[in-house]
Amino acid sequence: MMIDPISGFSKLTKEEKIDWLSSTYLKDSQNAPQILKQYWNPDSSLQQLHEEFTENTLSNYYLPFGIAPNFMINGFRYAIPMAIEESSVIAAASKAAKFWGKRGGFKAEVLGTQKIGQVHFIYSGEKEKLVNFFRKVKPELLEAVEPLVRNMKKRGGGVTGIELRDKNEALGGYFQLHCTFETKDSMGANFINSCLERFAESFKTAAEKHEAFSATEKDIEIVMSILSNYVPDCLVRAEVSCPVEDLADHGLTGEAFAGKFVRALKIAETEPFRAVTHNKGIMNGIDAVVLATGNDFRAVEAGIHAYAAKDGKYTSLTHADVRNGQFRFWMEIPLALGTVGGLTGLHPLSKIALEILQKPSAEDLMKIVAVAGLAQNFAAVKSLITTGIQQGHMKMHLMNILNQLQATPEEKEAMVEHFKKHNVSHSAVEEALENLRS
Ligand SMILES: CC(C)(COP(=O)([O-])OP(=O)([O-])OC[C@H]1O[C@@H](n2cnc3c(N)ncnc32)[C@H](O)[C@@H]1OP(=O)([O-])[O-])[C@@H](O)C(=O)NCCC(=O)NCCSC(=O)C[C@@](C)(O)CC(=O)[O-]
Ligand SMILES: NC(=O)C1=CN([C@@H]2O[C@H](COP(=O)(O)OP(=O)(O)OC[C@H]3O[C@@H](n4cnc5c(N)ncnc54)[C@H](O)[C@@H]3O)[C@@H](O)[C@H]2O)C=CC1
Repeated sequence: MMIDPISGFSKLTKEEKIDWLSSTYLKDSQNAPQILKQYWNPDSSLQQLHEEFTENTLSNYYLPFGIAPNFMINGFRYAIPMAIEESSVIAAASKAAKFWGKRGGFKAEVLGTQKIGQVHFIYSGEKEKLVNFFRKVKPELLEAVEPLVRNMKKRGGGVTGIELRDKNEALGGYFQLHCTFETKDSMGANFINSCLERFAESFKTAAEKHEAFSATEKDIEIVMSILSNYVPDCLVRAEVSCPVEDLADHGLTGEAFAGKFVRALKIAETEPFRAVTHNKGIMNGIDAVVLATGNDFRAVEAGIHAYAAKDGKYTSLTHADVRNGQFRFWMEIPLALGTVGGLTGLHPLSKIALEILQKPSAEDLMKIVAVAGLAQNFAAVKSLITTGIQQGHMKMHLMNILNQLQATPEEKEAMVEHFKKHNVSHSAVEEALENLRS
């Protein structure tokens, strides 16, 4: 069947959009409109708030909002809110928090908070002249953004640098204004982009009037002005350490556990196939807190994975070693986060999440998020090198399988009891449920 394009879809009401969708794509799912509407919040102003976060909204998409308690970070005990759909992530974070809470807790430190944005432009002419022009125009650029940065300056932030960068080798005529920013408690994307567009406009206008330029040189072409989500100097470090003997577990001596753990990390450091999964486990913790606090997880994901490949090969974000009988496990990651701006103060659950975290500054949140990632990785690797991942993960996943198989509350109770003594797998649950039902 050929589907005709629709014009003016954005102008339809929510009900009209659902009707169009139902008659175009959901003809066979008669209860689809009702399912979409079932998720509308009965409080119409709250529903409207959610609809206005984005465009063409039809419904709300729930994710579980959970909590991982007992996180001792730099001497303060946090309960960390997490928004995530995957079973065993919150349990794993909680377990790691409990484990390290008894061994001195997590230490976290912000190593830098520099954000980056670039004006990408094409200049065809003598480089020397461009360099001289840039030197002359730089104070004018800073002057041009003054109204935009005034308040940020009062908070101790603003533009911290503008550099002219020659990228000719990569692309003929390509240069950049490489700009750095301090955005304090905001992630800063909108602030940075506004500043960059103002820089671009002033730069182009000034070039048109610059007498030393020829007609071609005056015609600078601004290609785009945009922040970078790669922020290698907006960096946070999280670490745990303890005497090796304190790691004894699952019948392993502390030394044997540490040896296996360090080796598993070395594999993730050298083998990209393993590193991607290893880092996915870290992102289980990071994304969950980033989402719960209303931050931009796409930005965080893009930046962290770029950092994992910064030396030309994708590698593990975490590292571990044993020195003088002391086990150390640590991670350094770039994180551009906000505790003001974006959705952070708009989504009622993000606001609660930030309250649970004691209204952190952006730097505090960087530390908390990094610790959540490190804890998650510890739990996953600990499982991998001892019981295997499936035992714990499938124990938590049991409810999902039972729900898929439409188990009744009584059947669920019986199955939970049964699987206390048996390993969970999809087929094992199917079989046990069939036996129970027959
Ligand atoms: C799953 C556990 C924690 C079970 O671990 P366990 O030892 O069976 O748990 P337990 O029942 O003995 O409880 C110990 C503690 O764990 C937590 N805990 C335990 N159960 C719950 C629960 N229902 N709800 C909330 N918290 C729970 C909780 O802190 C609890 O203490 P308590 O609250 O009793 O004082 C463990 O096996 C584990 O950490 N596994 C790792 C799971 C994991 O990493 N999941 C991520 C999904 S897999 C993946 O995507 C990534 C991966 C693995 O591929 C990455 C990689 O390869 O590196
Ligand atoms: N590539 C990317 O990552 C892009 C992301 N975005 C989106 O931009 C949003 C984040 O941009 P922001 O500029 O952070 O948010 P925002 O536009 O809501 O602005 C935050 C503003 O809060 C004010 N503020 C109040 N108190 C402050 C304090 N203590 N510290 C700092 N600022 C304070 C400042 O005026 C600041 O500019 C996110 O929603 C993100 O998804 C937008 C464009 C591109």
